[in-house]
Amino acid sequence: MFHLNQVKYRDILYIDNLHIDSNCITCILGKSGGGKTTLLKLLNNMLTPDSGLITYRGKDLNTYNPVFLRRSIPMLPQNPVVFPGSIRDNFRLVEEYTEKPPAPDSRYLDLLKMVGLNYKPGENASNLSGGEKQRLALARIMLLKPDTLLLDEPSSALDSETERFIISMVVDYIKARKGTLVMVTHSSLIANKFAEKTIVVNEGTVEKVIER
Ligand SMILES: Nc1ncnc2c1ncn2[C@@H]1O[C@H](COP(=O)(O)OP(=O)(O)OP(=O)(O)O)[C@@H](O)[C@H]1O
Repeated sequence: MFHLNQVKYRDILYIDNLHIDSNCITCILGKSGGGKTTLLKLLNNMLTPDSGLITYRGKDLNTYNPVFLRRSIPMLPQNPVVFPGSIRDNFRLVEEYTEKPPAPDSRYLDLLKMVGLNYKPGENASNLSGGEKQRLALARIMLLKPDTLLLDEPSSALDSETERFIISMVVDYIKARKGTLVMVTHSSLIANKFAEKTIVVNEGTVEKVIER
C-alpha cells in the first residue's frame, strides 16, 4: 500500500526501503523522539520529504490531491483538537468538511458508544477530559468510515483498560473492512498483542521490521 524509498525528512528521519502493507495491522514502535510521528505524517503527506519517493497504491504520493489524502487516510494525532461547542457540532464540522449531509443523532450516539463515551450529542465538548477528547476525535474520524487509518499513540491520555478497549475496537473495525491500520505506540505489549507487522523506529531510522 505504502512504499518508501530513500526517504529523507530534515535531520529527523531517513528511511532506505520500507513497505507498509494493505489489509494489515502495522505498529510503529520505538523510543520517544525517534521519528515515529514524523513517519506517520509522511504517509498522508502532512509532511513532505526533502528527497526520496513515497508511493501509495503504486502512485507517487505527490500526485494525489492533498484534500483527497487527508480524507481517505485520516490521522488521529496524539493531542487532537476538539472544537468549541457541542459534541454534535464536532461531528457536523467533519461532515461539512467532507461535504456530507448531517447524520441523525442516533448515528452520533452509535459512534460515541463505539469509543466508550456515555454522552449525548448535545453536551458540551469542552468539558470532556483529555482522554475523552481523544476518543471523541476518534469517533469523528470513524464517521468517515475510513479503510486506512493512522493513529498516533491512541492511548497517550487513556488508562490501560480503556487503551485496550479502544485499540481492540479499532483493530476489529479495520479487520472487518479488510482495511489498513498504522498505529504508533511506545508499548511493546501493544505491538505484540495487535500488530501483524512491527516497524521499530529509533534515532531517525528503521531499526528492524518484525513480521508475524
Ligand atoms: N517540525 C519539527 N521541527 C524540528 N524538529 C522536529 C519537528 N518535528 C519533530 N521534530 C523532532 O524530530 C524528532 C522526532 O520527532 P517525532 O515526533 O517524530 O518522534 P516520536 O518518535 O513520535 O516521539 P514521541 O514518542 O515522543 O511522540 C524529535 O527530536 C523532535 O523533537
